[in-house]
Amino acid sequence: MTNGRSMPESNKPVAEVAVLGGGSFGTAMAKVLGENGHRVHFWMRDEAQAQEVRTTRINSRYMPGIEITGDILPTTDLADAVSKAELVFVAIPSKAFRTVIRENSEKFREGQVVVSLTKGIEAHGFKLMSEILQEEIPRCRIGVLSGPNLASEIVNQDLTATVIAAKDPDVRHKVQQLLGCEYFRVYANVDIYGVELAGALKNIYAIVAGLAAAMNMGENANAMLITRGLAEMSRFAVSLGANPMTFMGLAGVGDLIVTCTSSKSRNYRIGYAVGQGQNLEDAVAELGQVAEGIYTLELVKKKAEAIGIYMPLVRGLYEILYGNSSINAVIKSLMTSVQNSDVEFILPRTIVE
Ligand SMILES: NC(=O)c1ccc[n+]([C@@H]2O[C@H](COP(=O)([O-])OP(=O)(O)OC[C@H]3O[C@@H](n4cnc5c(N)ncnc54)[C@H](O)[C@@H]3O)[C@@H](O)[C@H]2O)c1
Ligand SMILES: O=P(O)(O)OC[C@H](O)CO
Repeated sequence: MTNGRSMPESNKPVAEVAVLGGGSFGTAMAKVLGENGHRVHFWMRDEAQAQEVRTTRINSRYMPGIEITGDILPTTDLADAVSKAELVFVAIPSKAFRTVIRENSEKFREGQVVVSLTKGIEAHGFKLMSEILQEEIPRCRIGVLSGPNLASEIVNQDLTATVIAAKDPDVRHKVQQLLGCEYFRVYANVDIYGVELAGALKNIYAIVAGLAAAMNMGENANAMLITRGLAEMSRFAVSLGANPMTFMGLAGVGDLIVTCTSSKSRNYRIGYAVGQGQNLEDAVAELGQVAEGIYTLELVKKKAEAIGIYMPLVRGLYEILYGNSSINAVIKSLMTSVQNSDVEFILPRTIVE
């Protein structure tokens, strides 16, 4: 069911696009593109699922009850989908991202636009998805889409904004044109690394926020966690070359707010389950969908230690999920640690000390 908002103007260019990945977000983006009048080659690995979408227009495993209208062509033939598409959107979890792209790398054309929708980090070498695309299909023009984009709201046509980050202005304009409609706005940024890193990092703080909610820590605590999460993730990203201002935008604070305040976020739900006493393994099994934050947490903790960046929330969550620390012991340690300066990731230390 949708809220009945009308389709966009009929004079929009109709393009052939591909969406790779038949999960929640692939389905949401395929739906937006289909409603915008584009032909969507919708690739998923499971033939039974493709057949279901073909015949019923519903992806019941990931988006039950949501009809995907328009010119949607579900397929399990990735080569065919990519060869027909002017632009390819990739919504495959980070753990499988490189394998799928590498196995099909020769199918992508010179100059073809490929946009990652994935919010994760590859374990080996701490690579972001745009870096994987750059390595595997360097002849393509690459972009990253990230922002406060809960798939379960987008499929209901709830008002949403996102960010397309790309160096090539033509890529940014194309994506804005293809996806933009009455309920979906696409803002542009050139800071690919910052936009992408923000999308991956916020998942960690969504787990923290879910945990805090389960423990009834209160609204002040929630605001503190979100704001200090923003400081921490910005400090880390800036040390790796991202623009701090990116974190003030939709892909930064925007996505952080939505995932840290909504039980529709899978990462938040994992934190909530752990906060209620469930063990991590059971919580993940029960979720049945990807929660990238649990993998990102391990990678970021290791990286932060290697480059000497202070990330107390990352360290505390890691100790809860993967160490033997109790939640209360970690909270006590965080609350009694050295009291720091605010917005230190933007203001030089000398101004605030
Ligand atoms: N769901 C959202 O609200 C949302 C919003 C923005 C970004 N994202 C990001 O999009 C990415 C995908 O998430 P999702 O929500 O669609 O996940 P999901 O758990 O809903 O679905 C994952 C999909 O990936 C497929 N998949 C898993 N391993 C695969 C493999 N080896 N080869 C091919 N396909 C494989 C699964 O079959 C499934 O279709 C994640 O990085 C997520 O952070 C999700
Ligand atoms: O459900 P989550 O926690 O993966 O979050 C989904 C999106 O990233 C929100 O922007």
